[in-house]
Amino acid sequence: MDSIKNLVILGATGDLTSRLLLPGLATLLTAQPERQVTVIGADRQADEAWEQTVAAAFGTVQASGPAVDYALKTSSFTVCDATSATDLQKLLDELASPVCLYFALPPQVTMKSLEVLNELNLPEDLVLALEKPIGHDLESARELNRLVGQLVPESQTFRVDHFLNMPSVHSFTGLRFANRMLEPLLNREHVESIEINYDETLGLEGRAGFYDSSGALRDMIQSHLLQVMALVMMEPPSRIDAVELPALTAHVLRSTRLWDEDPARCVVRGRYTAGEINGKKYPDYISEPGVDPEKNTETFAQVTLEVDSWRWTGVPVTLRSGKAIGEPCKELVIHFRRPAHEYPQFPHDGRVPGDRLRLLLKSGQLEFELNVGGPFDARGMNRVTAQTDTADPILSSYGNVLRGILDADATFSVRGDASEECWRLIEEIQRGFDDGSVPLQDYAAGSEGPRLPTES
Ligand SMILES: O=P(O)(O)OC[C@H]1O[C@@H](O)[C@H](O)[C@@H](O)[C@@H]1O
Repeated sequence: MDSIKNLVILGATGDLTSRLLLPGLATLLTAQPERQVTVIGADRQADEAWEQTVAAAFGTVQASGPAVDYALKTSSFTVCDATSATDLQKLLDELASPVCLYFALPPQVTMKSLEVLNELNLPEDLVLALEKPIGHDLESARELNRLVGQLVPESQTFRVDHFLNMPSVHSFTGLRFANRMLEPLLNREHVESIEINYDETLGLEGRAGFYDSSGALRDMIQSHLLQVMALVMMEPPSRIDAVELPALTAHVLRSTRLWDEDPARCVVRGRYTAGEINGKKYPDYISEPGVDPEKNTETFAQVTLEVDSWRWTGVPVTLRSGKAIGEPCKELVIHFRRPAHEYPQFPHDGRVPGDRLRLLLKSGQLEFELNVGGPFDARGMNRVTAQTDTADPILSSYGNVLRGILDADATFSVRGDASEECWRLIEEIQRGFDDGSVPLQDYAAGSEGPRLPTES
C-alpha cells in the first residue's frame, strides 16, 4: 500500500491531538522532508483556531522543512460527529485514498463510531488507528477486535502503544540484535530477574473522568509495561517486520502467568494520600475532584510475573507503576546472576554481586553496573557504572507511532490477540483485588509507594 497522505484525527480538539499527535507528526515531518501529509482535524464542534493549534503544536518541537510547510499549508478542519453515519460517509467520500482514521476519542465514542462505520461503504485501503484502552476487560476487548476485524484487515489496524514506540525501547532492540554482547546472555541461565518500573511524580492532573475508572493496573500495566516486557523478552526475530515482531511479542504474552498462583504474594496495590513533591502539595487521591472513593481505584500497582518458556522459566519479572511517587524511576533493569564460580580473593569470599544493566526509558541512557578490578589488586574489587548516552532521538514516541501508521507498517503496533492476552492477566490480578486478598495500601504522595511484600 502507498504511504498515507490523508490523516484524519477524530476528536481533534482534545488534549491528545495538541499535546502528543501533532508534535509527534512534526518530528516525523522534520526528519523526512519529502513526506507529504495532510492533516484533517475532525470534531463535533467547529474549531476556528485549528490552524493556530497545528502551528503551535509544531512549534513545540522546533519543526521545520518542506514537509512541515506542506502540512501547515494543507491542514484543514471539518465538523464531523464520529458517531454519525452521514458525517463519516461524507468525510470519507471527500478524501483521496488511502486514508487513516485516527481515533483520538474516549473509548465509548470510539466503539460507537466503529459500529457506525460497519454500516458504511469503506475504502478498501482504509487504515484505523486506535488508542488504548482496547476494551475494559477480556470480553470487551474481544468484541472490539471482532468489530474492527469486520471493517479492515489486521494489517490495516493499528492499536497504538507509545511505549512500544519509545526511542529508548527501539534502541534497546538495536542493542540486543546489533551486537553479540547481550543477546547470548538474555535467558534464564544468566538473568536473575527483570524489572520494568514507571513511577511518576504526576498525580491525577484533572483526569478523574478517565483515570478513576482505570487505575494504575489498567492505565499502565495492561498496556504499556506488558508490551515493553514482551518486546524485551521475545525470541530473536528472523526479520524486524510486522509479521515477526507482533507474532513474537504475542508469544511472550501467551506464555506469561502470575509468579504465584495467589495474587496476594505477587501483587501490590496502593493509593496515594496527601503529601508534597518538590514544593507542590497533593491532596488525598480520594479528595481529588471527580473521584469516587467507593471505586477503590489504585494509583500504584506492582505485579511479578513469569514468562513460562524454555528461555525464561524461573526468572521473576516485576512490572511497577505509581503516581505521586517522590523519586520516580522510569527504567528497565536486567539483573544478571552472580559469576558461576567463587574465588576467595574476591570480596565477600568470592560472593560478588551480579551485574546489572539499566535502561532509562525517558532519556535512553544505558548504565552497565559491573564488577571490575584484579583479584590481587590491593584496592580490591569495585563496581563501575558505565553510561552510554543515546538521548536526542530524531523522532518522538508519537513520531514513531505515526511513521508506522502512515507507512502501514505494524511492526510496533499491538496485535489484537496480544491485547487480549494482556486482559487475561489483568483479570487474574483483578480477582485478588475483588476478593480483598491484595489490600489497597495507603502511601503518602512524595513517598516511594506502598510497602512491598519483602518489607516488614
Ligand atoms: O511519560 P509519558 O510518555 O507521558 O507516558 C505516561 C502516561 O501514559 C499514558 O498512556 C497514561 O494514560 C498516563 O497516565 C501516563 O502518565
